Amino acid sequence: MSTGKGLEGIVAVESEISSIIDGVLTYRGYQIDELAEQSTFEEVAYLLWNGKLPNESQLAELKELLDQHAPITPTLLKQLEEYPKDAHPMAVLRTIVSALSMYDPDAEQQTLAHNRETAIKLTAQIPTIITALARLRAGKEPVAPKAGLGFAANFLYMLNGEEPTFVAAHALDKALILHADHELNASTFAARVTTGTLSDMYSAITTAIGTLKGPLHGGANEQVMATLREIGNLDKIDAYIENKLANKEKIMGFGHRVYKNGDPRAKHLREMSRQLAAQIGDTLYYDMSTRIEELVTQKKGLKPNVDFYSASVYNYLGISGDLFTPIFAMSRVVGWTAHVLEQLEHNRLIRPRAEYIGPMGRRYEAIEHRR
Ligand SMILES: CC(=O)SCCNC(=O)CCNC(=O)[C@H](O)C(C)(C)COP(=O)(O)OP(=O)(O)OC[C@H]1O[C@@H](n2cnc3c(N)ncnc32)[C@H](O)[C@@H]1OP(=O)(O)O
Ligand SMILES: O=C([O-])CC(=O)C(=O)O
Repeated sequence: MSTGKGLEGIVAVESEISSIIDGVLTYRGYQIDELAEQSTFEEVAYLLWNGKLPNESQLAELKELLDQHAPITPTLLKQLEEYPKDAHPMAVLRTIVSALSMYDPDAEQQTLAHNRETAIKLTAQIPTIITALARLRAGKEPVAPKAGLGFAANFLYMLNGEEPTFVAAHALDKALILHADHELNASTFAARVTTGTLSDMYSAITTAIGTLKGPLHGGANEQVMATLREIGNLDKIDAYIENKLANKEKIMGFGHRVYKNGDPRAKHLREMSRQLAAQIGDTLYYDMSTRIEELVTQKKGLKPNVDFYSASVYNYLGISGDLFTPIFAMSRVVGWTAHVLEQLEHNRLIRPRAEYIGPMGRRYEAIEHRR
């Protein structure tokens, strides 16, 4: 039996959703660069779910559905109020998404129509959940979603209680496009494994959220911000990075299992970070990030991944560090649900083998003879 450690290089599913070929990322055949520059998150969601870009009426219909499903029930709000205020937002999100299934009388239905509706519902409600929990723990009242604002602007509106500037909403929208799907990353694979047992969509997305949370995956963006804060200023960067590398510690936001010559999403986030820093007139975290990139690339040959510059981008948007990974989930739910739908279309249980390397031939010993 062959064991690709961490399943490196192993092709586990066939997919028509996104591809990484020779370092180029596409969603349904469209290059990420073009989508990031020209599209919107809602268009990308439609594309990932349906395989084609929407026309005007299809887009209008999707936006209306997202608006319709965005409010969360008083029961869920009450649950959010009762969770410990210092719980990690990813733990809260994982728990609430799991709870949502119990309030959906059709949760156990595996029809395509119901699963498609659930995909839209989850996508619509996750921003409302994240912003409600952020406000509640700050002792503020949650702000209800406002129809017609658009997905990214509505998130910032619910978070801050005031409508965002065009620049802020546009920056977040672009970041959401860049995070929406990524071939067979760990959380998507986890969602597909859950779906492969014919479990329901809520279970698959709960699995995915738990998987995204880890610092080797989506949780890295929060850790990047923690690193920037820990270093604190430009003068301390070189010593900090050299020390980490000498101790064989990982620098968060660098490296990738698939991209060895750089993540094509990082350049968009770097530029967004540069622009936001200049507009706000506080370039510290952008300047620190570029110096860290320079050093890590020079000393270790590693390039920034999608999580590295997204940290300073979200920070410039006034978002607190522990909401960065939930924001990743708020975008990636579109990719996860597209993969759940695709898995169900050609489902076969996902069940690889393990090569047993433990002891053999042991005999049972009575408890009084054990040491
Ligand atoms: C959205 C996303 O999930 S993007 C990834 C987000 N995660 C991070 O940014 C966390 C930091 N990065 C990492 O831990 C890794 O690069 C991963 C998890 C992304 C990829 O891991 P793998 O493909 O398993 O690579 P692996 O960990 O084997 O690294 C290969 C070598 O590069 C080193 N390396 C990889 N990433 C880093 C890093 N960020 N900092 C320092 N060294 C690193 C490893 O220590 C290893 O070195 P060695 O050969 O001397 O032992
Ligand atoms: O593909 C991966 O392994 C991780 C990643 O970049 C993502 O999920 O966006």
